[in-house]
Amino acid sequence: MSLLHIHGLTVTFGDFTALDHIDLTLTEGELRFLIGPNGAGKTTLIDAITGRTRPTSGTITFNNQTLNGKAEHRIVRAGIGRTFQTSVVFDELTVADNVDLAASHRLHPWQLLRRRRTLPPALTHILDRVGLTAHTHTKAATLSHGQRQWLEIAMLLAQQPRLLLLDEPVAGMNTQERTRTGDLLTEIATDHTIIVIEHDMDFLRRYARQVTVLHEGRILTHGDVHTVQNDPRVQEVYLGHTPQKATP
Ligand SMILES: Nc1ncnc2c1ncn2[C@@H]1O[C@H](COP(=O)(O)OP(=O)(O)OP(=O)(O)O)[C@@H](O)[C@H]1O
Repeated sequence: MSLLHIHGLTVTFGDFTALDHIDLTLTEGELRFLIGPNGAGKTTLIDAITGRTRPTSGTITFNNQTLNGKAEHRIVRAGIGRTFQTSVVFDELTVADNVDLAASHRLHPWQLLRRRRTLPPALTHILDRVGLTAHTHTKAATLSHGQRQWLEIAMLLAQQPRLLLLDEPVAGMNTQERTRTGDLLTEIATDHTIIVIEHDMDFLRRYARQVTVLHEGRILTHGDVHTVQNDPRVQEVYLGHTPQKATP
């Protein structure tokens, strides 16, 4: 079943066309990687889906609702959550408080007034899922880079999204953290739909299933990792030339 359907999406900034008639359909449970060289339009696409940037034309439909013109917070409520390239974690709060705060937009005001002494089971489960249970009462400021990224994912999950949009989740991570993140995304995709923007090709080869390639605001190609990697147009966009076949 299609969860997200984008048709003819165009975004212009003045005379500049950042997205040019994008068509994209995502089915429930997909783990889709979105790649493309700098300036291809990846962030603009995520911004348009989440209501941060207004489309110039085209339609975005999520779970049979049209998102065009909806405010960002209403799109979050509709079930779409995103991470940003810059952190949204509150350093002075504990891991538990950050997750609790992220979940609070779904709470009734009287629930907020009665501040909770212990995390509700759903949030404890989320911390367990991202591997931060041992750090429940740790101040976010003291977390490692990887743990901080996982906290951001936990904060997203606390908002109960059906679709997660992750912007370069393994940027700056070491090998171990990348592996942990890849496994985590694979596990989260068992009951969520995910779009990941990622530049890291090793990570892509290991964890991507379907890949969409953007270039100069258009979809260059789409397919499984092997097909996309061997597409000469993709190699040209990334390398600036089509690699020559080795002579026998
Ligand atoms: N608010 C804006 N005003 C004018 N131009 C913009 C604006 N936002 C993005 N652009 C331009 O749109 C193009 C696409 O930008 P975008 O950030 O979506 O690319 P990207 O694929 O995410 O690149 P990167 O990998 O470098 O983050 C770029 O040329 C960028 O300069």
